Amino acid sequence: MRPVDEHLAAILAAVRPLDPVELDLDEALGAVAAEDVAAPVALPPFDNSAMDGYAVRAADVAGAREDDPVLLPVAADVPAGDTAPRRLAPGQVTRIMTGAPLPAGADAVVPVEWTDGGTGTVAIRRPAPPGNAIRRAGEDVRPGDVVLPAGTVLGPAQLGILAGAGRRAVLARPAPRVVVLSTGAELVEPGTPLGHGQIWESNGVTLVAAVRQAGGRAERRRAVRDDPAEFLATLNGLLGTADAVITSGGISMGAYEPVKEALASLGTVWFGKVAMQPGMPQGFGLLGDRRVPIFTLPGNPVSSYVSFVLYVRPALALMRGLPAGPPATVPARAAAALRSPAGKRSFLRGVLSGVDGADGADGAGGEARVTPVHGQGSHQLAALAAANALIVVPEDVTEVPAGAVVEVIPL
Ligand SMILES: Nc1nc2c(c(=O)[nH]1)N[C@H]1C(S)=C(S)[C@@H](COP(=O)(O)OP(=O)(O)OC[C@H]3O[C@@H](n4cnc5c(N)ncnc54)[C@H](O)[C@@H]3O)O[C@H]1N2
Ligand code: MOO
Repeated sequence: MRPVDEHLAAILAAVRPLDPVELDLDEALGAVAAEDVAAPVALPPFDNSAMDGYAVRAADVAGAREDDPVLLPVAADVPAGDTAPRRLAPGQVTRIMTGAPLPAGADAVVPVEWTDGGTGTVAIRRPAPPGNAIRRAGEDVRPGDVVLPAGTVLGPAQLGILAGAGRRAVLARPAPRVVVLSTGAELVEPGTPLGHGQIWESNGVTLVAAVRQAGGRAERRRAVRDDPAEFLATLNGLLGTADAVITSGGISMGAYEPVKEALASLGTVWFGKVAMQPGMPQGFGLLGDRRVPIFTLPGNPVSSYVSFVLYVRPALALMRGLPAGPPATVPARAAAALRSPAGKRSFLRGVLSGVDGADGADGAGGEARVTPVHGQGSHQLAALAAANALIVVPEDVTEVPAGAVVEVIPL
């Protein structure tokens, strides 16, 4: 049997980062920047007011008191967006709004709350020190500063700074387009009636959601029946556009294994057993001229999801141009004894608590604990849904006593 780490290494060695493309910011959420983006100008581009109030010369209002206000004429009104070049004469003020350019000669802003709000003449009741409520040009970014390095995932704030630095588009690796195919004559669409011997197709729904959570775009196809020719025809139709294909089912030792039957003859897809539980039967390879990666995951629902976490998620990270490796683990104390088959790495489903974010608690001060859920069968989807972590038991360990520290993959 192939070791878990060897299987992941083979996948990561075969998969390539997607080519960067110029993406409009409206389409770039979740993409990964493939260029260093520098600001063409300072940000803010000009000195401006941080408050609604009056631009003044600080010296003119130094003597202002609550009971003895300074009265000054209001020479002009400067709203945000004002483009006129302005200069403030000594002994005058201009009304100014937040974000409006500071007139030359002004060196402080008096908030409207410190005044009577006058429009012809204003009574100022408090002094403003030089620099008060002024946002200086370049305070956020200097011209030429890199505001976003290559390799950054584009979230809302990152798209915001690109727009704020004047960019309409960015060179980025797009979200991989992944098609999820399930096989099995027993599968019927959720929401339709169930006959004897049938089950509702669930792997496709899980895997599509998992792809999206991993930063990909995913499309679920209706399950194909156990016919290799039909499977191959469906697959061929995808190879021009998909960046990756995930299948579930049809790869084990049964009489009807359409995925394995269809792909084995191509010679570019490896099928075999990986030393893990669940998820022992696995397949991976590259298809067509575009060398599209295909992950043929086992059909049991828990097995396919665990396989996704271990192999597909790191591969998608690599395709996005992000660091890729085995899932991160955290140590936790096992709340109950654990069993694992000799020679296989087990990924038992558990509930992790006492870790930031794992259970909604802040975990401060507490020690992480993990409790295996009831129902460790690879068909027990409800037990998987009740878990928030995978407990890793190494290949050479068959029993873990309650209270021992184990490594855990938060889901
Ligand atoms: N003689 C052997 N039998 C099996 C072995 C073995 O080594 N020797 N391995 C077992 C293990 S471990 C697994 S895992 C499964 C993997 O089988 P396949 O990948 O071929 O999957 P199927 O047989 O098509 O389905 C397995 C199971 O999962 C259900 N399933 C499949 N697709 C879906 C779906 N989209 N949604 C929900 N449920 C799905 C399917 O109905 C079966 O119950 O093989 C073991 N057998
Ligand atoms: O690989 Mo299977 O997952 O043990 O049911």
